[in-house]
Amino acid sequence: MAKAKLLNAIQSVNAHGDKAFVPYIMAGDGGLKTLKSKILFLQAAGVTAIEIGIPFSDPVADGPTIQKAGERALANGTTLRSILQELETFYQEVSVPLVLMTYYNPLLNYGLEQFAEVCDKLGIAGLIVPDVPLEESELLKSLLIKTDVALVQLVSLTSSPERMEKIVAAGEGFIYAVTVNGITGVRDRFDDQLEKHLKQLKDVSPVPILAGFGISTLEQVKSIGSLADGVIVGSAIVEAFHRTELEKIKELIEASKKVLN
Ligand SMILES: O=P(O)(O)OC[C@@H](O)[C@@H](O)c1c[nH]c2ccccc12
Repeated sequence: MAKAKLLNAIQSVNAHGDKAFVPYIMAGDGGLKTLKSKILFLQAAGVTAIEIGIPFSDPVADGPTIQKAGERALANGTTLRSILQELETFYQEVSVPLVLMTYYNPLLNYGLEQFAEVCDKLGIAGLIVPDVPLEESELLKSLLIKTDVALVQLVSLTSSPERMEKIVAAGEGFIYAVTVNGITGVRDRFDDQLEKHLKQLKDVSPVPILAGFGISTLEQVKSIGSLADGVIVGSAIVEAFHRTELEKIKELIEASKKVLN
């Protein structure tokens, strides 16, 4: 079945009573040559899928940590084209589903049609484009329709119940439940409404709900993970890779897998 790669990976983790753990990395941070080693490292650590950020000069949803990582990646010349070329050299060694996260502009520059083709060829499992709202996603969707690339939709804390239902009905792979109002980055507290919000989402969504934004500690992985089908951790992972704290990443993933089952 088309669009099943990402969904199956998450559902099979959930079927074992576990939750999905999806790290985010910024492609090109530390040099594009590190992309392969980071992906294989995370794959070996047992993550469910990997979200790969494409650096962009105007990243409206990115907090300071991800922004800086994007600036470092752009400074060493990383482009969507060079990332896809790099992925082409090793994608056959990757078994964990890869999800590309990019703003719309780099896609337009690259060419939407060609992008969809290349993603399909490289076995990309999903695509997140945070500045393309549901209403604008038809074109992308139509280009991805014959591929196994799922177009992941985001739901915000402020989405009305009606909007939530519309978004989940269009959801492919998983629903990205944004857990805070604002930008990415480590937080020490979450909205009191989050629990109710995630419950509502889970009730109406035919695909799994992964919660992301602000999650960095094991306690947060545990508490928010228990309310969703899995978590996405960005800034904490990006920062640890930047500092080459690989043990720390491995420990967080291993400990997360334990607390999430
Ligand atoms: O960094 P955090 O707070 O852990 O959040 C994940 C996030 O970084 C990653 O999923 C992401 C980075 N940039 C985005 C833009 C939109 C949606 C999601 C993202």
